[in-house]
Amino acid sequence: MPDNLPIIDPLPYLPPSSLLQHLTPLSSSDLISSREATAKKIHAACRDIGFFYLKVDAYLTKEEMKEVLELGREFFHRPRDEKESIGLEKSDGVRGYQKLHQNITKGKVDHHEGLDLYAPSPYTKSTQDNDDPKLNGIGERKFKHLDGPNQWPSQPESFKPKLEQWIEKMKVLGWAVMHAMADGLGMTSEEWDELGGMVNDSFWVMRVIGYPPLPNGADGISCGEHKDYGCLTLLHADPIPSSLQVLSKSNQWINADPIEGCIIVNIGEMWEIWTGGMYPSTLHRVIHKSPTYRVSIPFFYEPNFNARVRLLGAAGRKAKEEGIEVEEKVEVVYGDFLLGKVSGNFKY
Ligand SMILES: N=C(N)NCCCC[C@H](N)C(=O)O
Ligand SMILES: O=C(O)CCC(=O)C(=O)O
Ligand SMILES: [Fe+2]
Repeated sequence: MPDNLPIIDPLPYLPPSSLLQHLTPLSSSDLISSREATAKKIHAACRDIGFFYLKVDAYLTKEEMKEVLELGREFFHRPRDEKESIGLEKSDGVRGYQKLHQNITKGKVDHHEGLDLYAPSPYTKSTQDNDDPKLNGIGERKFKHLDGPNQWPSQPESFKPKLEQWIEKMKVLGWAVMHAMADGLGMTSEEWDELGGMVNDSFWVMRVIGYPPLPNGADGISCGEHKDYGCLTLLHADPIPSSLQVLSKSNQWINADPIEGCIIVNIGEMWEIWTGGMYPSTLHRVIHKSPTYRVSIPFFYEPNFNARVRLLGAAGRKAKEEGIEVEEKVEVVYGDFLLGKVSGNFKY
């Protein structure tokens, strides 16, 4: 029931120069009122569901949305040896290709293959890509988790430039949604500066995931139920119904089927801490049974690696205003939290 999830239009928060068509700039009072409408809707969505559709058709062309999924599909259809030549162990154990059944969620094996790319190392700020995996030799990995180079597929050739472009666009969207959320919480401009300062050097992650259909009749799981780790997940996926499922407040799995011209957004555990639970990070899973190969590209817009995350004053005020009880959780440093998660995600 995708119509259970609201559709949010981020337009008033996007830089006008990033839009596909030159729109007549809004007068400042129209801009304020359209921002208010977006911010209000986003607050309700985060409080009530933690999942929503983000309308992106004024920002991304149909062609580019189609193209990135096709490039993912082409990559997964490359020969096994070629894919495994950029396996995780050739870099830092978390960047690169994961073969089918290498991913684990809550101790159970998932049914997908994937390719993970991250912001440059938070330790060395290296921007070097591992274009020649042979340089790294074979066997023991040489880098500690997250400190290695990204491993981009060399085929299809346009994979890297097109997906790099996608990353840049997702970063702009992520920032716009964060800004709208700050307004939705009623932040002062100083408070937004402070929150913005925790995400302005996002330690982003992009996964390209390939889901073969689950074996016929099996009641397996393609990706086990989990919460995402950081701020915002911006998910673009093949329009296959009832694959991605979201646990509603009334404990029912509802389908989050893709809608044309939209991507799906959900919030991660850092928002749960920032808001003392007012914005809970929603459990979701993938059960992909239909006979086609499904590609999805989640982009995780995350805090800066060193961000210290704890209850935000504005969230406390908003919760009080709405009679919602919040629970102040212990402060976490995002990078430490992430390391704890990624080290348990794969079978090597
Ligand atoms: N960066 C994020 N959110 N990745 C989520 C990946 C899927 C769940 C993961 N295997 C787990 O066990 O958490
Ligand atoms: O493939 C999907 O639709 C969702 C994947 C997901 O939840 C994740 O990678 O965190
Ligand atoms: Fe997820």
